[in-house]
Parts: sequence; structure tokens; C-alpha cells
Amino acid sequence: MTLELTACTYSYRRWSPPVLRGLDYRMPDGLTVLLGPNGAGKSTLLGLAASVRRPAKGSVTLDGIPAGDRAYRRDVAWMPQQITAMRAHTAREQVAYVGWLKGMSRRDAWDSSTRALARVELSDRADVRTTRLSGGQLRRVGVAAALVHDARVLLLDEPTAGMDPRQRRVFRDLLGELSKEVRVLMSTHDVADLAEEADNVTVLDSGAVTYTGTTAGFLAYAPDGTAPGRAAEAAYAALSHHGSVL
Ligand SMILES: Nc1ncnc2c1ncn2[C@@H]1O[C@H](COP(=O)(O)OP(=O)(O)OP(=O)(O)O)[C@@H](O)[C@H]1O
Repeated sequence: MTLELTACTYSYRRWSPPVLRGLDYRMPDGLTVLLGPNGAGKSTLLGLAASVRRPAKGSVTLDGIPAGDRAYRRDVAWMPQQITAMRAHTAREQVAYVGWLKGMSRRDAWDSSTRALARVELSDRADVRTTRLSGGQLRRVGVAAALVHDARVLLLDEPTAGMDPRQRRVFRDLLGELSKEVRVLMSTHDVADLAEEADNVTVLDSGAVTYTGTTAGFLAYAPDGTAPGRAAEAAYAALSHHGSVL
């Protein structure tokens, strides 16, 4: 299962300079954390991989299947940075609706929605309208919606933003389980918290990949003498300082 961006160029407006220019990126196995400063292009990359944005040049494929094909969309799930509460829908309905859009039968989508909400510890809010949920709860609805159709690749855009410490722990455990089953690419600013859990790290800066490889390889960029528990932050700072290491 290989999700690959090849020579991708993307601009938000026709005449504006591209955010990504000829980007080549192959998503690694297991759990990959996508790091980078604000505006680096993480959401743009995830949007292309999710096939919600189309590159002006280049291609996005999953095992050779082009993004946008039905099979591609079924296998790839995306949690956007902003989760929209659908008016007059409960959490269960909103998640089930995403499953239905991805091609599940109504019944399967409904059953799967109930399971997905349980995985994010939201069963007790399943029948509450999403417009009434807190920001952190709504993000968990977003995670559940990404899980509902049993995709083989999960693309998560800052899933832990706004979650309280307990929910972060629940989410981390869930990620641990999920990354054994599926590939996960997750953007975060939570360098210290998550980078050490991941199998791989990708660092994006100004639309270019400045590091992609194992977490051990990433942590090796921390200068000697870095305090325990600070290695991920120190490695990230060192990579940002040195620029591209590819
Ligand atoms: N809808 C949009 N219209 C115009 N420009 C945009 C739009 N979305 C993003 N951009 C620009 O594209 C660049 C990359 O943005 P992107 O959201 O991909 O970065 P990011 O790494 O996800 O940032 P953050 O960490 O702040 O979420 C930025 O310069 C941003 O201003």
C-alpha cells in the first residue's frame, strides 16, 4: 500500500506562487508524524493526498490508483483541520453520513458510526447534535468520521488540537492500535508529545520536505547532551536551523 505524490505543484490561486512546487513524497509505513511551522504546507499536502485538492501538475496515487478514483477515495480517510458541525445532525448521524458518502450501506454506516464513536470515547454524546458539542468533542467526531469506513490510509490534520490531556492519551493509545492496522499520516505542532511515539517523521518547510525517515533517525539530530524528554524538540529545532538535510 503506497501513497505517493509525484512532482506535485499546487497554488491556491492561479497567479499566486505555488505552495508546493514539484513535490515528491512517498508516505512511509506505520505512523508518520508530519511536522513543520505554520504555513509550511502540511494541510495542503494532506489535502492533495486526500484528493480534496488537485495538483496543477504532477500526480497522486495509491498503489498506482489515481487520487479521485472511487477505489482511492474508499481507501483513504481524511480528517480536516476544521471540523464542521452539520446542522441538525447528531454525532452518530454525522459520522454515519460520512460512511455513507464513502459508499457504505446505511445500515453498515450506522453500525460502524456507533463503533467509531466508542473508539474515541464519545458514546455518551452520540445522540447529541454536533452543533452543541465542545470544540474538543467535535474534533473527536472528526476522528470517528475518519475511522468509520475502515480506510487503509488515514490522513489526520492536527487531530489533537484542542483535546484535553486525558483525551490526548486516549487518542495516543488509539493511534498505537490503528498504526498496526493501517498507515497513518498525522500533522501536529505537538512535537514533544507525539514524535517519539511515531515510526517515522516527515518535516516540511516552505513546501519542501527537509527530513523524512525513521523517528530514530530524526531524534539523532538532537545535539549531544540534550535533556531526556527534549530530544524531539531539539531535533526539530536543529533541522529547522540547518534547513534541508536530504
Ligand atoms: N485557502 C487558502 N487560500 C490561499 N492561500 C492559502 C489557503 N490555505 C493555505 N494557504 C497558504 O498556503 C500556504 C500553506 O498553508 P498550509 O495550510 O498548507 O500550511 P500548514 O503547514 O498546514 O500550516 P498550519 O501549521 O498553520 O496549519 C500558506 O502560505 C497559506 O497562507
